Amino acid sequence: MTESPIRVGVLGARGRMGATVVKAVEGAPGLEVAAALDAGDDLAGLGAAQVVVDFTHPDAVMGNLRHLIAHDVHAVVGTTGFTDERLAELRELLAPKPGLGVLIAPNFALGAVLAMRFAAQAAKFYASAEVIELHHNRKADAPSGTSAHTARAIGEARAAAGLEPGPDATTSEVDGARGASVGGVRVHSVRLPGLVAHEEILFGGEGETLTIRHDSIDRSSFMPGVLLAVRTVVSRPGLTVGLENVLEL
Ligand SMILES: NC(=O)C1=CN([C@@H]2O[C@H](COP(=O)(O)OP(=O)(O)OC[C@H]3O[C@@H](n4cnc5c(N)ncnc54)[C@H](O)[C@@H]3O)[C@@H](O)[C@H]2O)C=CC1
Ligand SMILES: O=C(O)C1=N[C@H](C(=O)O)C[C@H](O)C1
Repeated sequence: MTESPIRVGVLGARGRMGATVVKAVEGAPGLEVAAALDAGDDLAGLGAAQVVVDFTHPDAVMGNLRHLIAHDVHAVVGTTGFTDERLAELRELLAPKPGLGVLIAPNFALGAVLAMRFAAQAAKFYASAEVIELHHNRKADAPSGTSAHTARAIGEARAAAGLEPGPDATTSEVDGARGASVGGVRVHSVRLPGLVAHEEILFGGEGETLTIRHDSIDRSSFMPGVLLAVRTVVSRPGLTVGLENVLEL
């Protein structure tokens, strides 16, 4: 007997990512588009969607997730802007829903996930680490979700290794020149038309540097990860943060 396709709803369907997701789901075996909604549409229009993919806006995503969890719909979330408080609220909402899954990934591109993993591995070996993220100029949030996730992982690895803050002789600074501190790691954000999504993780130590760089040059780079997440979330209850937890790395 053939299994029925997973019914997928897309929120943010007219956006850069949402529109790409709709096409990817349409072309994916075992999945079908159940609804494609954007700002202003009633969430009731999600109908019988079993999994909803959210690529909307940091200001909208929590409202969407509250609705989805209340209606027992699994969620795959690419939208950025997640804080510890937001994640704690989601864990609380999911606690009485043992069969329901929410999978949030700051980046669905395989290379970006690998770059984050390599950076976490390298972190304990270098005195200093900084992150540069480069994106198109229509991005709402800075720093990017990916760079924040990367910086936190580096910060945790440095703390576990007992590393002090990296040496830095700066005593005079124009506001922002040294970037934002995320998890104790400096993150620098560049916004330029022509870019898609890029990240450089730089390490410095005695007489050497190491640079790990990832480039998404097209939004198709995110689609294998999104489709994997959709197929996975239906049988992965609770909150998962990061595609690294799903990939066998
Ligand atoms: N996790 C990942 O791999 C990736 C994450 N992103 C993130 O995804 C989000 C969206 O990025 P883009 O597609 O570039 O933005 P976009 O601005 O092109 O698209 C967002 C869409 O969401 C719609 N929207 C806003 N509020 C809504 C609501 N309440 N309900 C339904 N739709 C709503 C907007 O009208 C717009 O069409 C951002 O947070 C971005 O950082 C982007 C690329 C990859
Ligand atoms: O807004 C984007 O474009 C992207 N957002 C995500 C982020 O903030 O990390 C993922 C990717 O970098 C593209």
